[in-house]
Amino acid sequence: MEVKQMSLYKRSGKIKQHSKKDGVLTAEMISNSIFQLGRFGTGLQHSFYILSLPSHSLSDISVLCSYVHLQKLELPHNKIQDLSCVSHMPYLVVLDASYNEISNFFEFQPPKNLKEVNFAHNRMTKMRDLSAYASLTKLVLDYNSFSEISGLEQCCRLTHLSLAHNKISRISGLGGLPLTHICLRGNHLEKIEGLEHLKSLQVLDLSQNRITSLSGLENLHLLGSLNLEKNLVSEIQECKHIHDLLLLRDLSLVENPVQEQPDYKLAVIFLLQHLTVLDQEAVTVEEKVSSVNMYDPPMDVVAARDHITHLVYQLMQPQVLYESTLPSADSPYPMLVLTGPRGCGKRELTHRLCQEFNEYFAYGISHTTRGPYFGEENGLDYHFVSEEAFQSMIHTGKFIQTIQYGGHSYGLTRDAVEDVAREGLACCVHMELEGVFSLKKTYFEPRYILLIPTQAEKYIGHLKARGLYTQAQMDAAVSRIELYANTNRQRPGFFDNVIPCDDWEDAYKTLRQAVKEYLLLEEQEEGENNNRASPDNTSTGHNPEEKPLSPVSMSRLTLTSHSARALDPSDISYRSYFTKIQKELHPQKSSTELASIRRREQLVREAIVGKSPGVYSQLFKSSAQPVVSSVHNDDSGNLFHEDSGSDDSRASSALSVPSSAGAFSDLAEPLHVSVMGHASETLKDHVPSSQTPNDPHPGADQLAAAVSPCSDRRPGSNVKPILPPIPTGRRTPAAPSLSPSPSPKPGVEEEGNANMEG
Ligand SMILES: Nc1ncnc2c1ncn2[C@@H]1O[C@H](COP(=O)(O)OP(=O)(O)OP(=O)(O)O)[C@@H](O)[C@H]1O
Repeated sequence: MEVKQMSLYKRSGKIKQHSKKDGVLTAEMISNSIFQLGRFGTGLQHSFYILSLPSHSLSDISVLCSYVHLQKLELPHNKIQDLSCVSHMPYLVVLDASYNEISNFFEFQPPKNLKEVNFAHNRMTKMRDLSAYASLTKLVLDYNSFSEISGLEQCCRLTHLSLAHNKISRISGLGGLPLTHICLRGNHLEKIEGLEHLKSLQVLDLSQNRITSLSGLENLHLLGSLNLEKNLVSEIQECKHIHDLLLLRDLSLVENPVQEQPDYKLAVIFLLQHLTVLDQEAVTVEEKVSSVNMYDPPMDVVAARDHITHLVYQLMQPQVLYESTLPSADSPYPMLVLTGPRGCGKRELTHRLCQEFNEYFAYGISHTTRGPYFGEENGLDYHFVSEEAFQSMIHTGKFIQTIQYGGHSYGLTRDAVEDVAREGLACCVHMELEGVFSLKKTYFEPRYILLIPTQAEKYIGHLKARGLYTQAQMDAAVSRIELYANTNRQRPGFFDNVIPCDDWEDAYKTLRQAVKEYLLLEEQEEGENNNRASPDNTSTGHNPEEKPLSPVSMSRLTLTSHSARALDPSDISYRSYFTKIQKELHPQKSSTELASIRRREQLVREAIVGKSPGVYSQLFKSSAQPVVSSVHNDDSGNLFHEDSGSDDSRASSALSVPSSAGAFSDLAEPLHVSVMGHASETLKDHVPSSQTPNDPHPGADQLAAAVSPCSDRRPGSNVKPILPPIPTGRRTPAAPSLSPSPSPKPGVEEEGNANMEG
């Protein structure tokens, strides 16, 4: 068929020369350009259906009046002015008369089945009523001189309309046509109007106009492609008008002033997240993610940025030694975080908890840029600072985490934690969810307790009763309940405990119970009761009155998820706890697992006694050290000595006396063995610095003697007690949690200092 068509064009080329003389179409020319023979009438008559005569300089085609059976007539690139012959073609379906000199619009009797008409590049100026052309589906009128769209209202099958490069200044007369494609490129349009009812529109080309706003496109829910190249759109916000067009995949704003806006591309991609092509370029996955991270970052991303900021600023400061630094990777500084939506009672419960458990906790005082409420005191509830001061603190690396909430900044400083750690206490703070996300990025490993309102009415009642909040603030707070609930639902284990807080008294009871469990106070009490009940209450070697105080107890806060190494193994609670945690961590070991563990333990033991350097010793080896004598327990509790003069023994001393803070410590070190993530074993009791030479701990003297300023260690391997002991008479128990003690700045080397923080 194609071959035939080409040969016809070739043949018509010859005729072209002939017709050029007068532009009159002849039967001979037609016979060379007509094809597709078909039958009609009774089926015995034959006729050609297609006549194609492009570029013949034809001006007179009146001979076509007798070709009544034509169905497709192609006459582009001629000089035709009169198309009245079409009136004699009742079966015509496709008419292409583009690139001619026609000035009359549809000046012929309407062929009943006329579907496609192309009058592009003619001299038409005025559209007229086309209601008689009911079959029209495609109408191309580009490059004419129409100034108004009219006469199409009854073309109920029209799906494609192109009026590019005319003089149209207003879109009108399209009513509820079933148009799927409209091209109005290169007109004089200043706004988008008259398209509201075109519910089927899929492709819209409004390029090269003077459009400034995308308003008017809101209802075009099937729109998939929108070309607005070379217009005057200058605001990114205009994209909001097409934000709900979920099928919109392809948008072009090329050569609009809006492209000059900073972050234009990411902003548009963010507003129109379904786009796959923007400005004729494919939208990449990276761009989509970047746009979301830029304009609506998930809490994880915000937290990561917050963390990076503080970490970097902190690294830019002189590095100092902190009280709260990890003594070892497995026994982090104990912290308790109460979280929940504003006004849910977490602040009150935090204070109350710190007062009741003042031997364990103190309140970590955050900084805020909001002004104090009535009754709040600077340095008790918050450190109230100006925005400039807050920013300057950020830049000097003071914060561990910060958040923006309700137009104000909040942040927990390292000093706030240090102030508490210096007291030998665990730090208890309250914060919004974003703060939790951020804190989770740090090496701190607090316990997180979610206080969640379950009865909105009651919660709103609490908020109202405070008399502090506007309706908008209350609405915002209420809407965040869902955020907390979702986080809890979607991230199992994110919170260590969830406590309904509709009734603060009940909530406190539950909280108190949970905290007691964390502190193992229940078990301790049980143990004490057992001791009291036992005829020989010295069986544990402990007088209940002399139960280990905060440094030990506090470390338990972290122990349900960490090693029990900092506990006193002679303590009854330690034993029960250790058994419990072992069960939790290793519910049922297969014989293969057990054999593997035994093998690894054996290797470590050998490494310790210097028999085999082994891989494990390499793990902990650092620079060459002076000979250090060290004392260890073996796993049956017996002490043994070793020299660290050789590589092997250095390695084992690194295992056994890993005092990274040895130079600053007068503490005897507990001895640990940590094997490839296997639950560590505490081989020796820790000995607090306050311990007297008369202390009953076996081998304490030797240990103290053994601990030299050796730095043969791995980072974070300090195995001193988690916190320095509480100095006696440190403060009055009445309001211990609220008063930060004036204490030396971190970095000052003092009793029981911990590791260097990087
Ligand atoms: N460092 C911090 N990081 C994250 N959130 C914090 C921090 N400090 C305080 N917040 C939280 O910011 C929110 C606003 O605190 P603010 O004291 O201004 O409000 P409040 O109305 O008194 O609420 P609340 O009684 O819950 O503290 C509270 O939920 C509070 O817990």
